[in-house]
Amino acid sequence: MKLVEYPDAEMMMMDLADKLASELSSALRANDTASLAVPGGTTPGPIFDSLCAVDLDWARVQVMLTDERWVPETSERSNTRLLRERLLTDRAAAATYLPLYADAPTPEEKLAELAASLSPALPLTVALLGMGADMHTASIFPGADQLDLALQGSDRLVAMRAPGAPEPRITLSATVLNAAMSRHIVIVGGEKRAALERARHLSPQEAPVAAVLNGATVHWAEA
Ligand SMILES: O=C(O)[C@H](O)[C@@H](O)[C@H](O)[C@H](O)COP(=O)(O)O
Repeated sequence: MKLVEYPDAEMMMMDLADKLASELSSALRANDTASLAVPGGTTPGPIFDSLCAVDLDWARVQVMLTDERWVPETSERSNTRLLRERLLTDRAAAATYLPLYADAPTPEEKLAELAASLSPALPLTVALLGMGADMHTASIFPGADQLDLALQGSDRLVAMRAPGAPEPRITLSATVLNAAMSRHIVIVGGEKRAALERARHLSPQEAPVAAVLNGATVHWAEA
């Protein structure tokens, strides 16, 4: 794992948007398409605000979430909603969005269909991940009901219920995340930095983020 420390979060978000854009752009020079998976939650909004305006052949880029909360787009908790408002706009509105949510009461009902729809985007070109203070990443939570499947299984997508998640989740598996050509983790603040340091010495069962650290670049700023 490589750790990059930034003087402040604003600078980090802008640098990271540049970095993601340049990785996508290099991939598009060599291939017809490129894919980008991004987290939801409260951290990545400013990255999306910069990235969406970048001059890139977005029509050849597939965008997806690393994980989604099983709620419709009308919900404040929908990560898709965040993406539509802040990433799939401006120049990036031309990208193809591959959703991880479909209208059904539970994720299990749509799991196979959603997993199949990801084929054109895999393996991922770039995966950006967040991390919670409980050391979860994507929706791979400590104590989740399908933790082993998400950490070690060969399935692309896993439906999850976890004590730390207020609604059912759907998440890319560690296998899919680790197959990405490039992997970045973005964290802000002292609490998450301390959690990251703890995770480096714990098993993925205790600290799921540990499953994706090898070969990743972690980007950190205090605030
Ligand atoms: O849907 C989600 O919640 C995310 O995809 C999740 O994995 C997120 O990255 C972490 O929970 C960190 O969340 P914050 O950035 O809000 O701290």
